Amino acid sequence: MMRIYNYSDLSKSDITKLVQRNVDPANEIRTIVEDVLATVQQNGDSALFDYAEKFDKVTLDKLYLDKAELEEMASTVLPEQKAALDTAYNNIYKFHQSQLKTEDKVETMPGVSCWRELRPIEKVGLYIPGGTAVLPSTFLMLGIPARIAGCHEIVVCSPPQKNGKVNAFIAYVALLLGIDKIYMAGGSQAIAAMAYGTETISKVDKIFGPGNQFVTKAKTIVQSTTTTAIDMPAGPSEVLVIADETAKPEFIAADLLAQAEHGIDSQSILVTTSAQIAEATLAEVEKQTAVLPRAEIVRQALANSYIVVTDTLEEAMDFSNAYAPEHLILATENWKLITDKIINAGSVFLGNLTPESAGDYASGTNHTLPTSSYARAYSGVSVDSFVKKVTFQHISPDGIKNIGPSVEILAELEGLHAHKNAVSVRMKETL
Ligand SMILES: NC(=O)c1ccc[n+]([C@@H]2O[C@H](COP(=O)([O-])OP(=O)(O)OC[C@H]3O[C@@H](n4cnc5c(N)ncnc54)[C@H](O)[C@@H]3O)[C@@H](O)[C@H]2O)c1
Ligand SMILES: N[C@H](CO)Cc1c[nH]c[nH+]1
Ligand SMILES: [Zn+2]
Repeated sequence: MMRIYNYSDLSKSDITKLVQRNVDPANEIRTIVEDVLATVQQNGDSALFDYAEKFDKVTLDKLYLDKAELEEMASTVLPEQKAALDTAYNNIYKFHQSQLKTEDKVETMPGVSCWRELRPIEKVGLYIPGGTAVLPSTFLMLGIPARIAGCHEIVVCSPPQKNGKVNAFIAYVALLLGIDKIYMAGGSQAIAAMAYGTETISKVDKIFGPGNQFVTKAKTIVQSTTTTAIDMPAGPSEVLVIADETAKPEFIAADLLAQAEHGIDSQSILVTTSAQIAEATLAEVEKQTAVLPRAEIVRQALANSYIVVTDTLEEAMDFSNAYAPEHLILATENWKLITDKIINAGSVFLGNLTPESAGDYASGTNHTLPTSSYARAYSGVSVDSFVKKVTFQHISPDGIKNIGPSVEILAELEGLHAHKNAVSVRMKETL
């Protein structure tokens, strides 16, 4: 069960330890993942068949599902399930579409113009988790911005399920997105396939998507050892709830449990200014856990989770900024007083009626977010993640006269005479 700490009793080093996530200290995950990466690089498709057998306990006769198979599977999705997926699709599409903006040209000096234009990343790989739970919502979160950005090739991998296929909801989302092939590969072997390429799976320019520690470790390794980039480390889910006496323990407990049910390595943190809210939330957590189908997973995740009691909301925010949560919920009617103090967070949920589950599924924001304190430096997935912003410049005859002398002097002070000459020859031409 969750332990309670008093903020005023914690030293700086206690806080440093508390906010640290599981970082694979003995390199156990790294060792397994490095072996998988090397084997896929060497043996290609045949390694993917072997790992499906070993890790997913399924014998595949082929590695992908084609359009006809996806259509047949999607036809089993019930009308109300289709309608809910359509609602999520529409809201996510609307929010992400608004991120596509043309930037202005800037004249930095008369005759010197600079601007940026978007170009889609050509080949992208989407990883859709499917271990402890299959996440068609993640397919929407990755596929929609990829489509809006205009990526030319979209490779999709998801772990095979026991029937040797993916689930019908993944198939339905594929049709919504106009994607007509899904590769049945999971874990670090899927990341290897998209980073190195195999006989059937193309090497991509950038890999996107969340996953467990194997997936996340594989992404960080291929990012530094191949020419394939990644979106960010988006590992086991986490939530930090800041609550004062205006919060409702029943709602807080529900939000803590929602992230705990993702997996045994999820983490749910409550930081509250009220000892009474802390105690009442603990009781609610017990009560609600007892009736959850995934109670065993939840209990293990809660064993890594804790509550911190602070004197003020400002202290609570200081702790949250040190933790840098993937999701931050401000469970207080006073949320407007503290939003400007948020420095590190992946996605923020304001007030008592805004459950994180809304953002997980359907409000419109992206749920693929940095974990393990990477919210200090990374943003969640957006259309920006799927494009490059290429800079352009144009210099007119007046422009070269205006900027030329400064560039000549700067080149000279760096001792780079060929650089200086590239300007000088043009200035002579325009005399
Ligand atoms: N940060 C985010 O944005 C975000 C979003 C959604 C989900 N998540 C997280 O994604 C994760 C999904 O994890 P999951 O496990 O359900 O699915 P997953 O698809 O990430 O991983 C399943 C795969 O892991 C591999 N695997 C399992 N055990 C292994 C072992 N012992 N050795 C090597 N490989 C092994 C298997 O190949 C399996 O196919 C959860 O932790 C969830 O919290 C994060
Ligand atoms: N909470 C997850 C991100 O950490 C996203 C998700 C998908 N389905 C349910 N939740
Ligand atoms: Zn979730």
